[in-house]
Amino acid sequence: MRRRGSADTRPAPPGQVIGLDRVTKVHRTGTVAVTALDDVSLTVPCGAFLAVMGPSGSGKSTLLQVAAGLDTPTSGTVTVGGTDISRLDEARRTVLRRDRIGFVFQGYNLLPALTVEQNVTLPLRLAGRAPDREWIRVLVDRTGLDGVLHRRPAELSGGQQQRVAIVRALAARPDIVFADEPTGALDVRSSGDVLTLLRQIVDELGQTIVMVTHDPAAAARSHEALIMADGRIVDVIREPDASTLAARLTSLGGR
Ligand SMILES: Nc1ncnc2c1ncn2[C@@H]1O[C@H](COP(=O)(O)OP(=O)(O)OP(=O)(O)O)[C@@H](O)[C@H]1O
Repeated sequence: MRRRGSADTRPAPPGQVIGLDRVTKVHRTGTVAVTALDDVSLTVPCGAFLAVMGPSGSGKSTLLQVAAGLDTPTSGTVTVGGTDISRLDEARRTVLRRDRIGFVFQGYNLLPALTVEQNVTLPLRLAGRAPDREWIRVLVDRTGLDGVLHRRPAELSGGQQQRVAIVRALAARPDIVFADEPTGALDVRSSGDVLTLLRQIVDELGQTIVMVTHDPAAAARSHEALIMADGRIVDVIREPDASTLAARLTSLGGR
């Protein structure tokens, strides 16, 4: 990840997956306007594992939503693989998200009536694409899910359910995976397993991941932690360790 100064409008470097250029997002509720992102510029290169941290209300979720094309910026541009998604209508953004972006959420979002295998391949089938069986086999082997493919989510531990969600996110070979508090519902051990898996996916499969987390121990598994406060990126810590991150968050009044 490279943070670009607000006056820096150079073209995106090659190998960039996501680019935000002078992005501002104002949420309006009635007469109240909240600036959730304030002139944010950044690039996420291929193969990066980036953590986003910051106090509550600092703009982390908004950054993820805007970067992933789930929401539109009030001003500025967002590019995904060179495509300016700010200029796409909702239908085209939906297709771009479906084809190029994977999502992992705290709550797993698995369909309870479907087996693990059906959950993993559902988004592809809905998109009318044939699942790449060989690739899915690689993912299932990596995640240790081969013995549970025919179980339903309720028959799995939380850590296993999150691993299913990770395989589902990777099944379409997305350009980037956005993970929003992926370990927020897990105990320490399952959380550690999921984070080890995410790091392996980056290091060994070349996947790009952006992860929002409150947990310094989780962010310490990333290549870089981006620290937000008041809608701005106020710090970027390379190869972060948990105690440095915790101290930085405390200095900002967060946890
Ligand atoms: N849909 C919305 N409508 C109005 N205000 C919003 C909306 N979404 C976010 N906000 C406001 O924008 C600011 C940034 O919110 P955001 O959810 O991005 O922060 P966050 O860092 O993810 O917080 P948390 O850690 O608590 O999830 C906050 O002041 C929040 O109240």
